[in-house]
Amino acid sequence: QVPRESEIKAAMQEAYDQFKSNTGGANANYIPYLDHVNKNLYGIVVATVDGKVYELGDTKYEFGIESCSKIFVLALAMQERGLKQIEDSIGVDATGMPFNSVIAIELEPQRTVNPLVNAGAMATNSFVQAPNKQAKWEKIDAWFTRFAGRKLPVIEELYKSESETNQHNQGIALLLQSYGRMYDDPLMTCDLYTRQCSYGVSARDLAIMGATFANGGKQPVTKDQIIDTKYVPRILAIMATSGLYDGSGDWLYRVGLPAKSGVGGGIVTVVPGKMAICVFAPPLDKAGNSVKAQLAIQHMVKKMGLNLFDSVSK
Ligand SMILES: NC(=O)CC[C@H](N)C(=O)O
Repeated sequence: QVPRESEIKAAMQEAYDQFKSNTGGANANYIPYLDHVNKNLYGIVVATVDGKVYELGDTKYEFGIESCSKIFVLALAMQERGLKQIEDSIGVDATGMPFNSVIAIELEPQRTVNPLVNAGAMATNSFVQAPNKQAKWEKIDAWFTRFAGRKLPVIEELYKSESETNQHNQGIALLLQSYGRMYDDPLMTCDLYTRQCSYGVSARDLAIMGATFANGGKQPVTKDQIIDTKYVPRILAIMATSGLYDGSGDWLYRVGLPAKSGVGGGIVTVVPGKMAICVFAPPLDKAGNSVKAQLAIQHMVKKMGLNLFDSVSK
């Protein structure tokens, strides 16, 4: 049962008020553009499987999607290639390490084990089939358009800022090539990955995109069946174990729901069969997860009784 409108709105308002003046965390500073985003921006959106969208605060501001893009590219690769190829060529286990870890690659005999950290996400991007760079970007772009229900802009200033400072990711892409875990040109892949991370999304967009996973792969507003329903639990499982990187275990312990964060300050949480909750607030904790978004979502989930591990259903 999707919670009642009054219940959703009350939970949103409470979470908004309670954490509005929280000053914890800091903007991502390794990408200059993100460092300069107004740190007081704060927006909460709930998108339900029946296509209703509730918004509070700065829900129209377009922020960098960053690592939240990884779940959608994973969905594309999974839809195209099937589970076995994703399992064998990328991997589905958690690294338990920071999102940009090189040590994780060195320690794992398989090199990539997870599509939601940078290494595995670039490998996943390289796994998308297309004859050339332009065609691959157009495919990714068309895919994101279906999830959002509108053509998403690339924030060119962010793309430029990140491209000028992404040498670490370029290094990871080349390292993966040396281990045979990169499935297209590594530097081209790193560039396309950087571009997918530079999409501008509002909290509203990201909530609706996430609600597609709550709704068996069917976009709840456009009613477009984007991915096969059978893939959804797999994607959500990977989100549950590694959507917040090395903060994932702690998150699952507190919230009990799959989610994905990005260093742009967004977190999208999926409540299967019910809704997605997206909160945007730029300051991040040490793992790279929005401080306010974590607090607000945790509060709302508790208030509405949405923890998946809760045996008393509401
Ligand atoms: N955690 C993130 O959001 C990281 C994404 C960012 N584009 C990076 O590669 O560093």
